[in-house]
Formats: sequence, C-alpha cells, structure tokens
Amino acid sequence: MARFDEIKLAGQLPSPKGVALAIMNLCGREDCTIEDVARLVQTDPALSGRLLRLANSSGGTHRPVSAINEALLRIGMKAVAQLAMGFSLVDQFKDGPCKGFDYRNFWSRSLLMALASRELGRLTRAAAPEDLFACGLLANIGSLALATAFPVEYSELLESDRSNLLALEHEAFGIDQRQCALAMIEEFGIPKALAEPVFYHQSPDESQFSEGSRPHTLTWLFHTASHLADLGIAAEKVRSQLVGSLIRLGGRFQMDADGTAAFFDRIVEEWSDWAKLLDVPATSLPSFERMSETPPVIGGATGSDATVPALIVTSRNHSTFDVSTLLQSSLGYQICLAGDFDEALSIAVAVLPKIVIIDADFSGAGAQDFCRKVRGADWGRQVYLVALSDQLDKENFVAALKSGVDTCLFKSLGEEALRVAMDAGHRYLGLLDAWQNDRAQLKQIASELAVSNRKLEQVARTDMLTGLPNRRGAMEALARAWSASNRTGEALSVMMIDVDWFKRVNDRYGHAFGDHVLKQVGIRLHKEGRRSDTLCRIGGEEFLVVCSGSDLPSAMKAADRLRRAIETMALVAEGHEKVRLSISVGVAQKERDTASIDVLLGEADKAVYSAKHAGRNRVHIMARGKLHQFVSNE
Ligand SMILES: Nc1nc2c(ncn2[C@@H]2O[C@H](COP(=O)(O)OP(=O)(O)OP(=O)(O)O)[C@@H](O)[C@H]2O)c(=O)[nH]1
Repeated sequence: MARFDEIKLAGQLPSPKGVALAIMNLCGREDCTIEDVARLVQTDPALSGRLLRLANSSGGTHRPVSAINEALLRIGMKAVAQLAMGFSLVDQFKDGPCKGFDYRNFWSRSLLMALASRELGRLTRAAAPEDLFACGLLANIGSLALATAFPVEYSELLESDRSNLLALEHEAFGIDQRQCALAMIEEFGIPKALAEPVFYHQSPDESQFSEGSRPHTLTWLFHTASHLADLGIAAEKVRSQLVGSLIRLGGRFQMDADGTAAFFDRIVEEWSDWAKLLDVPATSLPSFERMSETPPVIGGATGSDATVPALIVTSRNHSTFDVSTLLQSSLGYQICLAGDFDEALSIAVAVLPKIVIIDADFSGAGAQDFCRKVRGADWGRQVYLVALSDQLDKENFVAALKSGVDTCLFKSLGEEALRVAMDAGHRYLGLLDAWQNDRAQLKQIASELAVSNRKLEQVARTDMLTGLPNRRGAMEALARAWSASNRTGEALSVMMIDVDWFKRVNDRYGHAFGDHVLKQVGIRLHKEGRRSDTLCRIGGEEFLVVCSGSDLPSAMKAADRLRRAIETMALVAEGHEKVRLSISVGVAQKERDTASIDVLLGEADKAVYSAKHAGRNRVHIMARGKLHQFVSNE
C-alpha cells in the first residue's frame, strides 16, 4: 500500500516505544525464550500488572498466577508482544494535537471492544481470546493514525458528515482508516486470518466470506464487539435503539435477550476495572435491562444529534407567550415560526415538525381548517397538535378537538402548568418514536427471517457435498416434471446412476478422497448432461437424472454419453496413482400406464441393478416390463 508506506516513512504513524518496542523486537527473534521476555516485562511495572490481570481473567478454572513467566505462558508469547504494543500506544496517545479527535474516548471504546472480542472468542472458540483482545484494542487504530499524521485536516474532516467518513478520508489522504488499520496491525504481527476480519468488521456484509467459515464468524464477532462498544459510549438518547440491534447480534452467538443482557453487564463491569488500569474513562452505565426499558428521546431514532423541529403558528400581533423558549431551552426543540396558516403549511412540508402549536383564535374557520389539513397530510398524522389560547369557550374547545387538536393549553394557567403539559406531549412523542423504532426493528427482523428461511429451505433441498439437489430436491423436481408431462403429454424419462465399486475407492484411498471422487463425478455428469435435465445426488454414490421432454431412445443415448464421460475420467490419488471410475445406469420412461412416480423409479432401479449384475459400466433399460442392454452403434 504505497500511500501507507509514504505516511510511515514520514514517521507520522503511532508506534510503540521503550519496553514494548524491545519486546516486539525480542519476540521476532528465533532464539527468544520466555525468560528473556519475562525479564523485559518486569522492567515495566505497569505492563507487568496489566499482563498479570489479563492472565488471571483468562476464563476457565485456572489457579491464579502471580509470576510473570507463568502469565506469559498462559497468554502466549505472540499475544504478549501485541498487547505490550497496544498498551504502549494507549499510554502514549491519551492526548494529541488533533482537536476534533477525542483521544481518551477512543481508547475507552477500544478497550470495551477488546473485552467484548475476547469474551465472544471464548463463546465461539474462533481464536485465542488474548489474540482477540489485542485485535479489538487495535481494530480502529487507523483513525488514530490519521489523527496523528494529519491533525489539522483530520480535525476538520471529523466535523463533516461522519456517515461518509471513509470516502472523505480517501479523498483527503489517499487512504482511509480501514486500510491504515489493516496495514498497521499486520505490521504489528497480527496474522492475516485475524487482520482481514478486523478489516471488514464495520461492514461485514462486504466481506464475501462464506457463511459458517472461520473468517465469517470472526468478522461478525468483531462487528458485534464493535456494536457493544458503541452502546457503551453512546449518548443516553440513542441507547435503546442500539440495545435492540445488540440483542439481534447476540442471536448469532446463540444468546437470547437475557443472555445478551448478562453478557453486556459482565463486560461493562470488567471495563470499569480495566479503564482504571489503563487510566482511560469508562462511563457508568445502567444495566442492559434498564437501558432496554427506556424509550429513546425523540429525534434519537436516527442516532443524530440534530434537534427536532417544532412549528409555532401565530396569527396574533403579540408574541407567543414564552412557549417557544420553553420548547427550545428545556426540551431542545428547534423552533420555526409562521405568521399565518399558509406559511405554516409550507414550512411544515419542509421541516416535518413533530409538534405544532397554534396560537390562534379557534372561533373562525382558519385554525380548524389548518388542523384538518395537518391531519390529512402524511407528515401530520402523528404530529402532536396543541391549541394555545388565552381562553376558549366550550364551543371553540370542542371545535378545536374535533378538528384534530390533541390538547388545548390555556396561557392563564401560568408557566409551570404549561411546562408540565408540554412535558406530557414530549413524552407522547418519545413513546411514538420508540414504537416506530420497534416497528422498524420488527420489520427488519421479519425480513432477515424471511431471507434465512429461504436459505434454510434451499439448504434442505441441496446436497452439501456436490451442491446438487438432494433426494428431497430430486423428488420435488420429478413431481414437477411428472405433472408437466401429464398436462402437456410431453415425454419423461429418468436415469438412475450408480458409481461402480465405490466402496473400494473409500477403502483404498480413504473417505476424504471418496468425497472428492463424488464431487468430481457430479461436476462431470453436470457438464455432460443436457440443459433440460435435472441432475441430483439422491444417496451415497447414487445420482438421478430427471430428463424432461426425453423419450426412451434419447434418454438411452444421453445415458451412454454420461457413462463414456465417466469412463474416461482419471483422478489422481495419493499424488500419483490414477483412479479409474465407471458408472452403471438404469433408464426408464414414463408410459401411459405407468401408475406413479414410485413405479417409474422402481423400473429405473431394476435396470441399474441389472446393469450391475451384467458386469457394470453399462446402460440397461426397462421398457414395457422387459430389461435390455443399450448397445451404442457409435
Ligand atoms: N466418501 C463417501 N462415501 C460414501 C458416501 N455415501 C456413501 N458412501 C460409501 O459408498 C459405498 C457404497 O458401497 P456399495 O453400496 O457396496 O457399492 P459399490 O462399492 O459402489 O459397489 P457396486 O455398487 O456394487 O458397484 C459405501 O462404502 C458407503 O460407505 C459419501 O458421502 N462419501
């Protein structure tokens, strides 16, 4: 990565110093012993304490260790080097020249991600927990690197749209934080197998790692740990939304909502202990359960800090009491003022207010019409609509409520009563937001479930070894072809294929090679087959071909072509030995009087049995109750 090398050469990257650097160098030497490393570690009391702490919280039922040698043994030499380096960076970069970069918060979050990665590692056994701790601590080191290399420019960039940060970084520096982090953690000795999942952790769907593979599990592990860290440092108003998505992510690790809650609380407890050890802040958080009960503050749904718009319409000449100050300063709304109802409607369409206050006379049609229009508009259905009045007589009061007003407030009640009443409206909007969030999450869960169900259905019909339809898929394909043939009168034949002497292949070269043979046979049969045929693996070394639109003569010829293709295959076993293969094939056609699919399959079965009996590597046919051998004249 040329750009990374340029930045590195300019000496602008965060790098370990002192004991940590010496440990890294020492661990890189072949003759390095644990005693050498222990001696070095002991010269740094803070590092010794942190490594002992890590060794003693490494899970399981180990007895506590107090000697550095034992701690190093438990943690592993490689992880010790990476951890020493990570801790050294924490100590050196608690502050810096990039004004917009919150150094302490960065480490606080990284520490939480490290602890979560380690714990998820214990659950999944996807990698050594201490290695995962180091990866979690350094996963976002790229942003610290950019803040260190370009303090002024990066500070400005952090003030712009964060949702587009990677692209902006690329544009400004020719490299983004992900690429920087990948290059740095590989340099620190973290293996590719961990570095790549770290690279993709912010957007795991981009990774293309196959579902269930180790890199896939690790990518989601870091993604989940990162999400948990986000929740740990999130502003109160966005917590409940993050709680919901963390519960969903917990499901990937076989944790239900209670399990995720216990997991989170445990990690947060450790976080505060570790934060003291590293001298970084850790927020004091309510329990996960408490956070999940708190509805988000309105406007929090998007996670943005933008204030929520409120619209005040006043057709009066005098000022609008001080409700606007109340909304703005105490409840944090952004106030828009409109002088008449037309202006109010055009402002509303632009700002989509959550709350609309009408400081106007309800005796005329204007205010009532306005309320009806608000309620009839998409944006206005859930708006909290308030009529503010000096006084309302009974008739106007009823008219206001009928036109869609939620509540009428009387200025004569005084400021405190207004404040309490506005608090109630604010609570309503908070609950509405929470409900909308839940609904959005439910929708997302439902669509994720639909995708997983489709995948599961597909898996249930697929043979994992060859990727072909399995017996269930085969029977469904045959049933479809059978109905189509009944409907259209089109011919239908089937071929039953059995690999000859397959047991000997397994016995001689082992099951793994046997699997390889089955895969290759599947590939070859598929390649030689016709597009309209459906090839399936219906048992161990048994394949079925559903030949829609084929009568017996054409199916026989096709079967013999497959037989010859397999006969010419030569697979190499144990590096040198050529293994020859052959198949026996039984063909049967659906006749007018073939009573059922089972009868048709029974006939093809009898034909294949007859081919085996006659010496194998041949095609036999069952036609009109009689068995024949197919003899090619090619
Ligand atoms: N490697 C591997 N072997 C399998 C699989 N499924 C079944 N088998 C083996 O396939 C072999 C089938 O053996 P047999 O039914 O005796 O048939 P054969 O040796 O092919 O002999 P003939 O059919 O009479 O020519 C058995 O040893 C099974 O264990 C599989 O998925 N992978």
